[in-house]
Amino acid sequence: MERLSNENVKRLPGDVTVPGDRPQTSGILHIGAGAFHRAHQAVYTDDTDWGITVAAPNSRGVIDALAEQDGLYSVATLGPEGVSMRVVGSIVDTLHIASERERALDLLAADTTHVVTLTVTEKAYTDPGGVPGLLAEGIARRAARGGPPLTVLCCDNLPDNGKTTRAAVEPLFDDRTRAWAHANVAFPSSMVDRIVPASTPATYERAFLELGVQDRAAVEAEPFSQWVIEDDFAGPRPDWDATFTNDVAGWERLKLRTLNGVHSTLAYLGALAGAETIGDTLALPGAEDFARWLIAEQIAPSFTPPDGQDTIAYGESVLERFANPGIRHRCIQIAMDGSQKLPQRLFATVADLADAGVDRDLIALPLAAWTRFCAGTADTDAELPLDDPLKDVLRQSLAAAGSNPAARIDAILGIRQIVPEHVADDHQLRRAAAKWLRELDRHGVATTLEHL
Ligand SMILES: NC(=O)c1ccc[n+]([C@@H]2O[C@H](COP(=O)([O-])OP(=O)(O)OC[C@H]3O[C@@H](n4cnc5c(N)ncnc54)[C@H](O)[C@@H]3O)[C@@H](O)[C@H]2O)c1
Ligand SMILES: O=P(O)(O)OC[C@@H](O)[C@@H](O)[C@H](O)[C@H](O)CO
Repeated sequence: MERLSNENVKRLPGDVTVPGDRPQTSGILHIGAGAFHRAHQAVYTDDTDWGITVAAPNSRGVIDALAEQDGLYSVATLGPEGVSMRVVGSIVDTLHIASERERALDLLAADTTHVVTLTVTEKAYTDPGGVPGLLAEGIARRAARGGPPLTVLCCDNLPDNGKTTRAAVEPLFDDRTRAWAHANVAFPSSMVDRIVPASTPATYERAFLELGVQDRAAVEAEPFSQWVIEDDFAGPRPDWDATFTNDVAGWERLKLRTLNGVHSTLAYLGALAGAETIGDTLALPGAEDFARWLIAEQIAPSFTPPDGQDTIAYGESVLERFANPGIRHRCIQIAMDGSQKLPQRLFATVADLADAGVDRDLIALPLAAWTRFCAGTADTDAELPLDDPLKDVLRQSLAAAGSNPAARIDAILGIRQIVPEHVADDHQLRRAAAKWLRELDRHGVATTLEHL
């Protein structure tokens, strides 16, 4: 079957948006060839004259598909009014880090590379032997050559993600590189937002129907897209149609606590209840009211939003986006790596509520749901996968706690790699979470939500 290519892109159906003149070189090296990059940063870059080399740390699937399609792929935007298709042309080269490490290091050191963007998931920043080690070695090579300044831009869902990236990389520098990097490498923070579910066979089938040729790197996404970037670039800055600001932290907090906090909450509740997607979970009786209540009573009072933003109104728009029938974002996908996500999505909110003297009863429900999820059995008795770098610690802690709800909550709160001490010592949270866990054990998620 014919594949999307430079040769056939100009012959696609007239309602498909196609790239104009494509860049010849890449000033951007992107690490993490996942779905999100293709539907977010690569789309913003497609509207500029910059090009991207996209690097896959391990799995070759996406970059091989891109290479076979001259770097071209499609984004299906799925809105309430239907589908619109765009072919993106900003990816001009691909790289497989596991088998081409020298090339990756040379690119990090190259005069032509000005910006490195990252979407490697939250856990990647805790592994010095992985992406942080690669960045440190590449920057050392750049420093030794006396190369031009470099900007490393994290696009993962982490708080202070620029500082987090710097903190993962800097300790790996030798003294000479550290001094050079201090003057020549910037790590701006950014808040990234667009719901991009993992591609499925239906994604590729839709791409074929809409394009008339096969696209094995197709992605699908919601219409909404946002990118707020700290305006701290060491060298040239692509003219992305993003918001450049000096204060990203407020935007990150608003998004991580509201959108991502409610996303994770619905993912654990939905997975336990046997709902496949976030949309299906929201449709459970009582679920949308609970989400709205959580935003108003717990998330909004935990922080001050950026100027001009209202957390409750923002939360309403998030719930509308979650209900988009075109987007089938699976609970199990969002539920993965909870140990890496809940500190910024849930525990930071809990800590600020306690400091402000606000009751933590409602926010204890997602903690109870995660605790029950980690044990691996849904309300229907179906097995639930626990895909988490701390899976063994979570499972062993729960097994040692036995069946008592209070002991299980204490076991989870006692894992210091995940839960900060002051949250673990929050007796009101512990009592409320144990009460919710008892409810979930006895009645399941559906009944618990219905009778809130
Ligand atoms: N999908 C979304 O809706 C969305 C929205 C905003 C932000 N994000 C951010 O983007 C990240 C990736 O999302 P995605 O949808 O592209 O996921 P994905 O599963 O399609 O891709 C994940 C990417 O991360 C890489 N990766 C995974 N573990 C790694 C590790 N330990 N070291 C190095 N690389 C690793 C994989 O190689 C892959 O390229 C998320 O974790 C999140 O931080 C995603
Ligand atoms: O991508 P993750 O795994 O960090 O989190 C799952 C979702 O909460 C997330 O991808 C949202 O869809 C996204 O943050 C919306 O911008």
